[in-house]
Amino acid sequence: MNNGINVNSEIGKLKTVLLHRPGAEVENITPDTMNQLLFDDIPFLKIAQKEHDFFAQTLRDNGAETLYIEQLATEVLDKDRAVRDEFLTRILTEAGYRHGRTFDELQEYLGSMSTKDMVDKIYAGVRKNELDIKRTILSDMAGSDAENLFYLNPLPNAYFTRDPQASMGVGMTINRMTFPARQPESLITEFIMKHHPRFKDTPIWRDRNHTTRIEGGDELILSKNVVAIGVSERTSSKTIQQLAKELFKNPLSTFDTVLAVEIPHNHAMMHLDTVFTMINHDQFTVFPGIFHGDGSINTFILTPGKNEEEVEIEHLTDLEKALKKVLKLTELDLIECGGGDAIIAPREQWNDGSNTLAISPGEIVTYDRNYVTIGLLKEHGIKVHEILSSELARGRGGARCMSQPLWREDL
Ligand SMILES: NC(=O)NCCC[C@H](N)C(=O)O
Repeated sequence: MNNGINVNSEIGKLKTVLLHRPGAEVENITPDTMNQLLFDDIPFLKIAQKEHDFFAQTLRDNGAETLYIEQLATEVLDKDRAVRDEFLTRILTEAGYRHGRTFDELQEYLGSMSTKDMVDKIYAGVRKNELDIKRTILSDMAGSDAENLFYLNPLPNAYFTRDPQASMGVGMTINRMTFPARQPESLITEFIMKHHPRFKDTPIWRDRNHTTRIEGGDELILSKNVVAIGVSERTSSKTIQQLAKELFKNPLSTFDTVLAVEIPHNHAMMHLDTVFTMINHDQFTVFPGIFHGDGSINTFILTPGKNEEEVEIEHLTDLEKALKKVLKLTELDLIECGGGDAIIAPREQWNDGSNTLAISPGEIVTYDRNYVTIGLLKEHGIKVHEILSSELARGRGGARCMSQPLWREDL
């Protein structure tokens, strides 16, 4: 069996991880499009790449194989012309083009490139001034508004490889992303999972052909049988119920419990992993801003129902209690971002102080800038590898967001 996925926890030793090195797409963010592209500022690409290379090197130095999604995409598209043509058609169709002059010219433009250049260009976006398309029919154009400077919009969030898909046990979810700015990213995943020999036999728990949404930053693998999923700006409760049913009934899945955690719906906390990450068997980072004034938070424990179409749901309002229950723990160490300080905690959370990537139990990678949280983590016995963060952080994601584990050693 050729299954490149084995992720039965958030903390097992990281052996293989999927990354994307930020590229020309970052230089296609403008002040006018920043919001719609889900950025709060414009990163300096050269430095962002250096920081990203440092991150990748840190992972390799600690025993992880790093795979680049753009490389895997190039491999699958290069091998089979029909797959490459189908991919290009899907990209253009999903961007809103129907057959006609613009479609044909874009197909011709991208189709004439080497596969690597085509993949890079799809990430980078196609600027209108790159090719001279005479528009004879107005409806030929996607988003025919003259203000859009692109025929194909850039994908600057692609370096957050956590989100378009999520490894879960021996399988994966390929995600229907919330915002158009990120939707093509999971189409790339779909082609890799379908055509790369490395993933030939990987079960897909849920594909992207849905109207309800989910993103990988909300999907946390707490153990071989428990996943936590954020009910967030990006993941709906409906998706969580549907996915739980799939996981409970599929014989290849080992999951029998889903813990849904309702978090505030806003950009700074867009995913569960921006406010909560697992760093050891019984230790977690948490941003206190997710709790209501009385310390409560809505959590729901989903377990198999009487038949495949039903799930049992238990509502708890105490995160600690819910975690202890699903993980069968008696003690828990919830380490607050910024020590819970009213000024430091939101400052550090904004730059992903709660977003850590565990590379083995009690050993994490995280942005260097959140020094108050880092100090606390060390006091709690965590080994911390600090990575550079001036430019990468401008996209509002940290070490966990920038990595999709494909293989972790079992605990
Ligand atoms: N898992 C994560 O929290 N990823 C960060 C994604 C940031 C990106 N700018 C976004 O808004 O989707």
